[in-house]
Amino acid sequence: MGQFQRIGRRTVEAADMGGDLEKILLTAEQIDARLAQLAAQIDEEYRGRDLLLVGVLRGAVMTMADLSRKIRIPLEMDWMAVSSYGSGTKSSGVVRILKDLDTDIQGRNVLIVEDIIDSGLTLSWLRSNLLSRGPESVRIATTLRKPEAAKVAIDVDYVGFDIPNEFVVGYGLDYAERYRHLPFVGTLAPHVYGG
Ligand SMILES: O=P(O)(O)OC[C@H]1O[C@H](OP(=O)(O)OP(=O)(O)O)[C@H](O)[C@@H]1O
Ligand SMILES: Nc1nc2[nH]cnc2c(=O)[nH]1
Ligand SMILES: [Mg+2]
Repeated sequence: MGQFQRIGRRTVEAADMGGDLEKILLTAEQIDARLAQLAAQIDEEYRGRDLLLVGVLRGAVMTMADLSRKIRIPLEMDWMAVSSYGSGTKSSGVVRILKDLDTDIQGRNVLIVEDIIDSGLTLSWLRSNLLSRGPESVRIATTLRKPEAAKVAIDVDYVGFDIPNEFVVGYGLDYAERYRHLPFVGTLAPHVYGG
């Protein structure tokens, strides 16, 4: 059983990671409630149409699992793995496909599912890559969006939360592959990254 721990003004069940965190930006309950709203919107807007969710490994695993379980209309799922961050906290700017889709998306309504849009590099690259395959439509759903993303001209149709320009972990997001399993989103204490 995790311990309850006070971080900033919030009390969370922080398991053993509590000491690594500086503050909690979003609790599991806040994320859950917001994803339910997005799912209802997706139900409404895709009703009667084909829907293929494309999760972007590995960060989007939590968002995909939680968002998809709240969507009531029929859907299919596929996954792509791309990486632009390596083990650091800055985008390298180079997007690599580590795993491609198994599905032919020609004529399909694709909804890309992401955990975060930060510089927007990953998604602007991915969106044009998928558009070149002849889908009926490509839209984007993300749990988090940072202010930098506004500089890249990509329309994001479903946004959970606009968050400040800080490096966050949890809910799928890692620092050197750790913290992805935290059910909430928080920032790291300086001692963790040597700050
Ligand atoms: O908007 P951007 O600045 O491009 O950043 C967003 C992307 O960065 C992270 O993935 P990452 O490449 O670190 O791989 P991961 O999903 O496996 O953690 C995150 O999951 C997004 O996919
Ligand atoms: N963990 C993590 N990965 C990211 N990838 C792009 N932005 C972020 C961020 O703030 N945190
Ligand atoms: Mg990712």
